[in-house]
Amino acid sequence: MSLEARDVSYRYDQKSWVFQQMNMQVQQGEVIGLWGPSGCGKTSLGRILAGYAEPVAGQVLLDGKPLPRTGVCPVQLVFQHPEKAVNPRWRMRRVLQEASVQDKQLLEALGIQQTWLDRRPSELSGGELQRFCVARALGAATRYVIADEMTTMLDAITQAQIWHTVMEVARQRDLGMLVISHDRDLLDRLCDRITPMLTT
Ligand SMILES: Nc1ncnc2c1ncn2[C@@H]1O[C@H](COP(=O)(O)OP(=O)(O)OP(=O)(O)O)[C@@H](O)[C@H]1O
Repeated sequence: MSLEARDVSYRYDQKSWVFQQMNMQVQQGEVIGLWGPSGCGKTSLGRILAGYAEPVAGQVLLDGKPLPRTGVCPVQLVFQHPEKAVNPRWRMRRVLQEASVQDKQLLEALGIQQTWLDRRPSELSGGELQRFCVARALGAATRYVIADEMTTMLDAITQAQIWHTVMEVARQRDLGMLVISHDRDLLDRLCDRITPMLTT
């Protein structure tokens, strides 16, 4: 049971590769850190692993098969900018409904207030909105979560609250986690192992 990048290469234009023949694997129940200098391609790899972008060469395999092309993706990505991740016209209740997130305890543990459910994204702070993005990524079909600088814009207390909840859910549901961050201390605290990603 694993999520795997096998010999994955990626570039945005014909000139230069962001990375070539990258290999990495996250097993179910594992927390892996991805760490590397700015611009080395961490976000690009996260997007590829979650099916948001296609590798130029190589494969992404979920239990040995390509990612499913229909339905809710079992690999969920939470990235740094929640305002770009949600439909600005939808109220938050609908955002959660779309992802089949009904677990009131989860919402409470993430510090989501019931009154926020009737608001639109522009009526929430960045940190409040990010809590919804985290909740949405923890829908029933999720098996892997890719957290790309997920709490970078939050204060230390909120960061700790969100990570505590996410790690608890990951443990209970045997999720695989890929944590992408510049913050080596955070990775050291959370991860079973850390994969360095170097520029090509
Ligand atoms: N849409 C795009 N079009 C062209 N080049 C891009 C695009 N997005 C990213 N890049 C380039 O691809 C490279 C890898 O970017 P990426 O965001 O994956 O790196 P990163 O390791 O996540 O960086 P950071 O730690 O600064 O977030 C960078 O050189 C970046 O300039």
